[in-house]
Amino acid sequence: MHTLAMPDADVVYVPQFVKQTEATAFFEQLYCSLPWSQDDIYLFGKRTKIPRLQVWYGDKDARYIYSGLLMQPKPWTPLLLALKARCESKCQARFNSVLANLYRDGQDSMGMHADDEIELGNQPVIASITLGAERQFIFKHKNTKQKVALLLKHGSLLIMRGLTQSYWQHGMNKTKRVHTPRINLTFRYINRKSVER
Ligand SMILES: O=C(O)CCC(=O)C(=O)O
Ligand SMILES: [Fe+2]
Repeated sequence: MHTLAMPDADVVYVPQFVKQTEATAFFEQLYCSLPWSQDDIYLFGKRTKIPRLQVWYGDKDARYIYSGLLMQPKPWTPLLLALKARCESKCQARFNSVLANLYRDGQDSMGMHADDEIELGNQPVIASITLGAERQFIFKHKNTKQKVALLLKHGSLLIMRGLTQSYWQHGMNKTKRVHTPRINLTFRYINRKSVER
């Protein structure tokens, strides 16, 4: 477990959060059984498909607006609940939802963004598990434009907290080198009060 040397941030990387054999079993279960869908997103007033598949799980009241999409959480599965509990104990924080992302291959990606929506509150703790293909994760400082790259391994956990979302964006570029799928589970805590404004 190590803390990344990034100013204005608190980012911790745990390479072996889930044992490899277990991680492979989890990958297969989630890949086969989650109802993955390629949602639409509104970008500059234009409707396009997101470049990956997603599905959103959580407590009933953990509704969430994501890039103009109202995300209605599906009820927890036993595996996602178990992984949530592990993340909660590692982070000493509570989560009430998880965004599952499926990058089918290197052509799927995630644009640079910060998870700084109001409903995530101030200084959110975000716990992000990687299963499957290794992909390069990029951080970019909003002011200095400093870049930090990190290879996210099968079974790893990335924790972003403190000021990270205020000062840094993160994302994942396309790559010609990856031909196998990666699943990412991003556990968050949605504040219901702020959603019901
Ligand atoms: O796939 C990842 O590792 C990052 C996902 C992410 O940043 C998000 O869902 O907000
Ligand atoms: Fe994110």
